[in-house]
Amino acid sequence: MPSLGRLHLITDTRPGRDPLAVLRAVLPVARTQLVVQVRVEDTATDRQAYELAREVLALCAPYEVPCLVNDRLHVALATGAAGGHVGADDLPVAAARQVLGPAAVLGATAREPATALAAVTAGASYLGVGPCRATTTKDGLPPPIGVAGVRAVAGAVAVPVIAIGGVTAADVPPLRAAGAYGVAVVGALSAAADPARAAEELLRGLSC
Ligand SMILES: Cc1ncc(COP(=O)(O)OP(=O)(O)O)c(N)n1
Ligand SMILES: Cc1nc(C(=O)O)sc1CCOP(=O)(O)O
Ligand SMILES: [Mg+2]
Repeated sequence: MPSLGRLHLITDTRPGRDPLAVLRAVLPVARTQLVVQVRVEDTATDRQAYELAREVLALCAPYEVPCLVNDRLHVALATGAAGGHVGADDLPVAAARQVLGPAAVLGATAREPATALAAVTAGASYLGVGPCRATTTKDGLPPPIGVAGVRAVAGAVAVPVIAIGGVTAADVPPLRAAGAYGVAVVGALSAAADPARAAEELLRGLSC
């Protein structure tokens, strides 16, 4: 697997958000440090997910930025995305690996060391670990695990740990010090007045 970018931009498809405008602003700034995860609301149709993924892939291609698809691995395959991301309510990691094949990037959500180790054994190539902080972006999450929770997982596995959940630029240095390889964000970029500048601030902490 080629080296993974440290800044994961997750698309924000909530009403009033413009994921493609945010992506257009961030791509020239983050370039090879970026990974884009296409994540749509559960109520979105497969056709909507497919069309968004195609648009994201077209924007990412000139920058050679990989695009992953959350949950819907058939959309990842159909669009030629680099891989996917699964969590506890999605296909099991081993089944996801079978679907995507050995070369794909496969992320798995893990909130503590035991599930992290199981996900890696089952074929995950990176882990999304959180929630670091409280976030309004996703409902139904468990309480935040904080920097200490990220440290516990990062100490248990050899694959990249991508910290997620309420992450801001100020959180990046302590998360990196705790062993996180990178961060995944929705709001820190999507809700920013200037997403390019917000990306620069996140990247500053990630490059240390
Ligand atoms: C990088 C990253 N980490 C965690 C998640 C969450 O995945 P999941 O638990 O399956 O929840 P949904 O995103 O599907 O609502 C993620 N998407 N990306
Ligand atoms: C989609 C998602 N999964 C999480 C988890 O902890 O599994 S937190 C999260 C939302 C991340 O958005 P924001 O950066 O706006 O907090
Ligand atoms: Mg999921």
